[in-house]
Amino acid sequence: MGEVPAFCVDNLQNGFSNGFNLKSEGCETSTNVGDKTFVIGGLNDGSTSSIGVRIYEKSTGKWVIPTVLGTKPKPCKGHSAVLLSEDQILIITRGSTPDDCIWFLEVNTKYVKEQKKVLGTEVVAWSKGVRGDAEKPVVISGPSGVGKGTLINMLMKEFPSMCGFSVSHTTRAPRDKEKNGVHYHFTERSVMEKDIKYGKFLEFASVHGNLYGTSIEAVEAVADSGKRCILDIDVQGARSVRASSLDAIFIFICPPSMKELEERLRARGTETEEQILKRLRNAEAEIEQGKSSGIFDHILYNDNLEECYKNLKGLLGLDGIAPTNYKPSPRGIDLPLDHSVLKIDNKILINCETRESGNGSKNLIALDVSLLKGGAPGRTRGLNVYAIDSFSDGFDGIHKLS
Ligand SMILES: Nc1nc2c(ncn2[C@@H]2O[C@H](COP(=O)(O)OP(=O)(O)O)[C@@H](O)[C@H]2O)c(=O)[nH]1
Ligand SMILES: Nc1ncnc2c1ncn2[C@@H]1O[C@H](COP(=O)(O)OP(=O)(O)O)[C@@H](O)[C@H]1O
Repeated sequence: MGEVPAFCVDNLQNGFSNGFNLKSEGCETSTNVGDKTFVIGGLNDGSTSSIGVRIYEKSTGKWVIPTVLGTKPKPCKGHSAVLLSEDQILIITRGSTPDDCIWFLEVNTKYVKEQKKVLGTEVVAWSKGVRGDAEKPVVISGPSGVGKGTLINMLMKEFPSMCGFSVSHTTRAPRDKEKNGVHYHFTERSVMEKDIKYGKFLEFASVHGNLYGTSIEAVEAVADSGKRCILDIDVQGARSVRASSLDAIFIFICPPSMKELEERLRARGTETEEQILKRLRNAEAEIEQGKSSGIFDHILYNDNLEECYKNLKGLLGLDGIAPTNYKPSPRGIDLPLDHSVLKIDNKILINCETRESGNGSKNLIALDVSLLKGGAPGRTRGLNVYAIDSFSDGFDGIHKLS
């Protein structure tokens, strides 16, 4: 239970308004969802690392401090809160960068409900809004020694500005040439287990006797750099990602034969005899599942490396693309400090009172939230942003910005 300033309790008990609250610096918004009021924000004195969230339960008159999951927005100079549905609240932060100003606070989504059960506490989860539809992440699985790492390295080398590797966590020891933070985050089992418990992982699995997992942060770091995220994970992990909110393409890499797989593993020379035998035993089950589980959208045979790489590029729409011609499309708009917010059906209209609009004309920004995808613990994608040019008597024109 949390302590709250008395003025807030008074406001809430008097039926404080729902959503559309643009507050000045240091203030809070309150949004009613069913029996609860979500109070978001707080004093912006630089003492907290994110925007605070508290819940007022009207039936009991009690305050609850929820467990807050997901990557959280940085403290900002105030924000607007709009109730989108009974599941989530849209937050527009003020004075943030264009790509960091739209967030979703999930209060009752499937993920939040699951986490409430796991943690036994009240839970909310942040998800950052991402404009448009970024290229889908790519999950690559296959038995040890099949060539996943080799193929992924080739992609990274040819398309460094388009593809980013999701650096997993593992409890296995680093190999000779592996670097912490580049190939894996090499982690103590106790630390990793604690982080798993606190919802920091999108998926995790025990593979060949070690723990491996993809942190939400690893995937989001790639998304933040504007690149397509490539995940090298085992079949169990792929199954978990399939069931998660991450909308990805799933590719399974098969060896031409078990004999060839064994030769590659031995030739790589990175494992002990005992580890090689364990990996070969597991390979049979992995190949069986890879082919029959229905998890994978595509199966590629890695017999001839160049041919397999060409096929992989084909699946990702990269065949024939000259890497040097690629430039991420510039996108984004700067939300001015002063704005007000209105929700009409699936559109959020932001009225920007810019200094230049002193002549009676105004600038409107419209967010179309009808095609949202994904969500916590990852990003919320499919957000469309439009500018509606200076209008006084009517709308002059709409320009899609993303
Ligand atoms: N579920 C899951 N599997 C992973 C992750 N990272 C790596 N793996 C898988 O763990 C297995 C062992 O990886 P590694 O020890 O690097 O050996 P390698 O497969 O021989 O390169 C491989 O099947 C990887 O795809 C992860 O984050 N999650
Ligand atoms: N098509 C191929 N033909 C022959 N050797 C290959 C082929 N693909 C990969 N290799 C080699 O097989 C070994 C295992 O490849 P690697 O990429 O480490 O596999 P994984 O990441 O799936 O464990 C490496 O030594 C690599 O150079």
